[in-house]
Amino acid sequence: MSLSGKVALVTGAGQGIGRGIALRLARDGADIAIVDINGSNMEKVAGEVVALGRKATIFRADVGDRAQVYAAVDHAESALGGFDVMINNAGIAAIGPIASVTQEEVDRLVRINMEGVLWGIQAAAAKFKARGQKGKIVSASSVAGHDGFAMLGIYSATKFAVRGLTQAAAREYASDGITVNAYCPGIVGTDMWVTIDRRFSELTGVPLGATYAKYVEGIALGRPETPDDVAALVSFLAQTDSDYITGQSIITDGGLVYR
Ligand SMILES: NC(=O)C1=CN([C@@H]2O[C@H](COP(=O)(O)OP(=O)(O)OC[C@H]3O[C@@H](n4cnc5c(N)ncnc54)[C@H](O)[C@@H]3O)[C@@H](O)[C@H]2O)C=CC1
Ligand SMILES: CC(=O)C(C)=O
Repeated sequence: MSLSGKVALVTGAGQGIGRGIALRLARDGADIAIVDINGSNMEKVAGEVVALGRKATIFRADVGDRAQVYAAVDHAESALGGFDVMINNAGIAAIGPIASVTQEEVDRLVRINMEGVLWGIQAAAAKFKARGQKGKIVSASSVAGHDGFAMLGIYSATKFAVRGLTQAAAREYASDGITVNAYCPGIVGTDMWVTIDRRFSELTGVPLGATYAKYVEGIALGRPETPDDVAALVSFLAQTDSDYITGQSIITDGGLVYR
């Protein structure tokens, strides 16, 4: 329970990896602010956090909107009485060849995957400094942020950008006692992969399920990743055992990409 008495905010916490992180940090003792653009699942996740004996609050926000991210951080502090950990998890994918990428698609991906992390880092660090305390910031990159994936080119570029922001922010905030790191999952069986698999099938004609199966075959440990696998790394990066680690984007993928 080494997050006892801490407050953590998780973006994109209504489902998938974000939900897994919210529940893991609650099991580790933290009270949780659940933030998502989609209101439909947040109450359910809040109920799961409360069932684990922790406090929960929900806040609807678009991470691509700077003012909304600042408002989410303020809400977490006032509803839960503190602010210690920021998890910039929310993200979206777009699938297709570089040749047909549109301006609108690029703008949407950059706004959510890159700016969403930027505003999260900025708002959390400002809050830690205003409170005169240390803090932990952990953001979602991907193995596609270490290795450019075909048909996921712009998505990969935004995940490389998360690594760059993580390194720069780690250097800028180190003297404030704030660590900034990222987690890089591999092939996690969430709705994001249902969408990726379906779009590959539509674009290339391969049967539904074939793309997911092909990627899972490449995992040395022989199974797809779960949100709990990702949450175990995020929990470590949110706790004091990782105090001497900053600016890193750590791969957790069962042995798919080696860096
Ligand atoms: N599923 C996978 O295999 C991998 C996922 N990731 C990253 O992990 C993170 C979570 O992914 P999943 O849980 O798989 O995705 P998901 O699609 O299952 O869930 C994403 C959540 O983020 C929320 N969200 C989307 N746009 C938002 C916005 N503008 N503001 C606030 N919330 C927003 C959605 O409503 C949803 O609840 C993403 O950043 C993704 O890029 C990284 C590597 C692999
Ligand atoms: C969605 C994603 O980041 C990968 C690599 O599957």
